Amino acid sequence: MAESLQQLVLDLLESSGQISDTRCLTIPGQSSPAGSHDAQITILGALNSLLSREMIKYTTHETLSHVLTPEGAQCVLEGSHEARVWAALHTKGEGKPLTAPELKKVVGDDAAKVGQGRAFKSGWIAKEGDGFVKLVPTIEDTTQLDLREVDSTGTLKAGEKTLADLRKRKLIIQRKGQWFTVEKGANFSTSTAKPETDLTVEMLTSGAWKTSTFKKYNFEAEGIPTNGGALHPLLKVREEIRNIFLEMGFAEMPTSSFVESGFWCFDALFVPQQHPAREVQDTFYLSDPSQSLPPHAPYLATVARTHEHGGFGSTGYRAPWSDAETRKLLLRTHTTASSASMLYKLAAKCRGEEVDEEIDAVLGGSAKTKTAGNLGKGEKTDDGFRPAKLFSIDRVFRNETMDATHLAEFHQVEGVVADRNLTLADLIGFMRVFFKKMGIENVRFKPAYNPYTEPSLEIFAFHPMLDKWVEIGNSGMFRPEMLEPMGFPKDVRVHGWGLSLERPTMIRYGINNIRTLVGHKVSIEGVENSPAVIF
Ligand SMILES: N[C@@H](Cc1ccccc1)C(=O)O
Repeated sequence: MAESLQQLVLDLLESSGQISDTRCLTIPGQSSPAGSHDAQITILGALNSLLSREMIKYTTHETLSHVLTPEGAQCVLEGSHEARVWAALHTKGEGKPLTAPELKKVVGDDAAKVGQGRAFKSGWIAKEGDGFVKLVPTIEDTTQLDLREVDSTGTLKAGEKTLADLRKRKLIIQRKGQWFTVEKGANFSTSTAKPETDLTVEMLTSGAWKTSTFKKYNFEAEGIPTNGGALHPLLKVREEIRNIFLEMGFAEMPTSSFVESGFWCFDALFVPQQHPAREVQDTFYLSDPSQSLPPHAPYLATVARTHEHGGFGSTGYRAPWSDAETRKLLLRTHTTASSASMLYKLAAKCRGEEVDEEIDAVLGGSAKTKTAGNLGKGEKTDDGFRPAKLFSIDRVFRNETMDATHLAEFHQVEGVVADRNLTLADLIGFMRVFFKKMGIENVRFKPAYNPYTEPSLEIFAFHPMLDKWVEIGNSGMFRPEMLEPMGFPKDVRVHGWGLSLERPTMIRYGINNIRTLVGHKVSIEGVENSPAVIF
């Protein structure tokens, strides 16, 4: 019913442009007469609902109208008091006159009291003996007619005098009323279907968008208050780790270049050209451009010779060398590619060769840093070698199938320390200090294999929530086959390690699914609700 009234209002607006007086509206399916107080209340409900959708605008007009009292309503149903008195009597000469108490018994106290006088005045009845008789065969009950008119229209055509009389008789009372003029609103349409607020995928696929009405944008709306900007969890943990490195006297390596050559990512690290990690299933190669410029020729030649035939105490891989392989462009699979090129520049600088300004600042800065123990004291030795402690935290790319713990791109935290007299114990000791600063106290080391480090150690931490040892990093002492072709003196040792930035971040924030960190929250059965811990 409410809908059909709204529809009626919209249709009228569509055909006549406006509704000048809602008292003219007949409400479909409702018994209240048009123009009555009840009808206007019902109309107001419909108008407000259309107004909230800005489909219409309306103006309210105040009126004074009349409604029946219960007594007035009784008169409408049963006739006025005077009519009831007249009806109760016998016609003169046709029956026994009724005495006043008898009349009271038939029509009731009130009706008898009020009705008697009025019926007399109208000449409908007369006294006979000590009783009353009818004088006329028919009457017109004007009081009842007037009350009916008031009931349906709220007023009387007859005018104020009669209204005042009915008021005095307490058959009607005055009531404030309202009526409305209605115009089209900003979102006017003849459809009462609720306007859509969003265009959804479902609407696009089903074609429903063609017939839907859309809510207009309200550019004046204040909008939902936002929480303001916040740092991404990865950025926060990255900053924390960065500070650990800086307070331990490390300098940050520039690692902005995501694209590296096969040379720096693998060859310089003594990773054999036939190593499975270099295959397309694991590494993203570039197609355009696909080739890097050749690396520094004498260094390239030394690296190629070491791979093929050995040297520096090594037998080499005894496998054919391909220049094309070395020049392939790829997305770096580890930041150890950047470490290798920095170490090469460190060796070059130590030999007195020019290196570019930015690199020089990093290496110089690192050399001046004083730290505990025998790590990177920064003193330049006779052969020009300067110790260095370098770190980077940046993005790497691997051709991985994504799942709850793997992404095709993630961040690596990587550090290298170059100095004389470094031993495996220094590496282990350093790791303990480093991880302790990250809040991980219980660490263990397990022998492992990397083509570029010997010995190599995987780092494990005890995870109290999982109640087991989990791998948190990989490390080792870089091989002479990698360092000596760069030109480092024979007794210089470099150790390095790497871990992912995502793992400590997931632990810190109780995130089970790595994809939560980088995109839409993906819910995977059995993963979302598993314990919030994966190293
Ligand atoms: N590059 C290794 C980490 C590493 C860095 C330096 C030395 C040893 C290991 C990795 O990606 O896991």
